[in-house]
Amino acid sequence: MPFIIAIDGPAASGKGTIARALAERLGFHHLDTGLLYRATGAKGGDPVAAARDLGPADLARPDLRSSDAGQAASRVAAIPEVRAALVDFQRRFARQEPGAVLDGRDIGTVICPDAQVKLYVTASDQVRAARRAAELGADPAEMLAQLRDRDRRDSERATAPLKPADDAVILDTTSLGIEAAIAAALAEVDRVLRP
Ligand SMILES: Nc1ncnc2c1ncn2[C@@H]1O[C@H](COP(=O)(O)OP(=O)(O)O)[C@@H](O)[C@H]1O
Ligand SMILES: Nc1ccn([C@@H]2O[C@H](COP(=O)(O)OP(=O)(O)O)[C@@H](O)[C@H]2O)c(=O)n1
Repeated sequence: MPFIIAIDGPAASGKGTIARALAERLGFHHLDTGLLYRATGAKGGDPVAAARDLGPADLARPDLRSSDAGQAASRVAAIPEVRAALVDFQRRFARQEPGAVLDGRDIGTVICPDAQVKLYVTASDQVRAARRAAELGADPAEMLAQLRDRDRRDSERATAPLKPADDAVILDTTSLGIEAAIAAALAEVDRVLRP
């Protein structure tokens, strides 16, 4: 049976950084599920049709990491039919041997509730905004407002809201550097693999 690592958490908490590192070190496949919602929002037109028709070219767009793409993603992500259109792809991806790491908002709660490892990665609002502002060359105060807006929309939506799974391990990276955060995540994987 493939090994599944589910990583969820609010915007810019370090999910992707940890997910990529775990996948690389364990030889697992990695899916940044936020990209599916970003590509759906960026495609324009009817969001449900956009989600159903997503192809490799949509996911390779160079503008998907922008703040605007993030805001558009969180709007289309609140539409239940959009989420439903993306479920099968994510679950198929998760079942690949020898294992997969998926990061997003609802991986441990909805997409892969049976994942062997569930991490909920978080950090203070200010630290997350500062990191994302540095990454995008944006103003930290504006970024803080945008992230809060998006986290609120993601947490308050009726379908698959952002929240830790009951059995998730909370990993707060507010005062952890990248290597320390990766080490903490690897320690949790080890704990499960070698009890
Ligand atoms: N523990 C950390 N300490 C400092 N910077 C970090 C840490 N984790 C991630 N970052 C940086 O913060 C930004 C957001 O991280 P990312 O992994 O993209 O978050 P997410 O996938 O949750 O949106 C990136 O620029 C990344 O390099
Ligand atoms: N599994 C997921 C992943 C992302 N999303 C949505 O997609 C948006 C962008 O996700 P992302 O993971 O790329 O965002 P960041 O945390 O990288 O800023 C989020 O704000 C959510 O609205 C979701 O609803 N479910």
